[in-house]
Amino acid sequence: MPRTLTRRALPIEPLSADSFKPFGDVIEACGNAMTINQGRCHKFNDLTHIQTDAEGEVAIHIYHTQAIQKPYCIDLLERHPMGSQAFMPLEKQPFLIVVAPDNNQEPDFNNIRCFATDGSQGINYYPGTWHHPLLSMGSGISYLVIDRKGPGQNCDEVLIPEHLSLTVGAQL
Ligand SMILES: NC(=O)N[C@@H](O)C(=O)O
Ligand code: NI
Repeated sequence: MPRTLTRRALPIEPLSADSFKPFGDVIEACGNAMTINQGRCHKFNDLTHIQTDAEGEVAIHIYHTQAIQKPYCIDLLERHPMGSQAFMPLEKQPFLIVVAPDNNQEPDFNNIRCFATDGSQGINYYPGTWHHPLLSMGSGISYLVIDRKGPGQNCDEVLIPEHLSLTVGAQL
């Protein structure tokens, strides 16, 4: 009789700058703003840093994504060792962010975390942060994406061992 796999549901935490600090920056219009343009604009200044290695350049894209079907199976994680990767929603729709600390050059499978945002926040992964590719909810989301382009292998993918694989979003 084949053993049925029971995937653990990842608990979902609200995204905050403090909670996400080990993995990257949260991009959001909060806190003190500078008033510019003769008072017509509030500038939320210098929210994160786009990082790339010496061979790379910064690239800007727009992604149109489809929503995931919940509960979504989390079977792999990836990282970009040569540069940061930022996602800023172009509309206020919820999405999930799944990350993990590093454990000897692979994800720490026992400490995978899931954060949720209503779409008023974006994120910028530090170079090398283990993360799952975009997990859009709502009716699908377009994002402004800022990351690194250039030579070399800048995407390491690792499959999560089956017995540690997870789901997200069932409780939402
Ligand atoms: N492949 C790509 O540009 N996106 C992924 O890296 C991701 O993190 O969603
Ligand atoms: Ni990525």
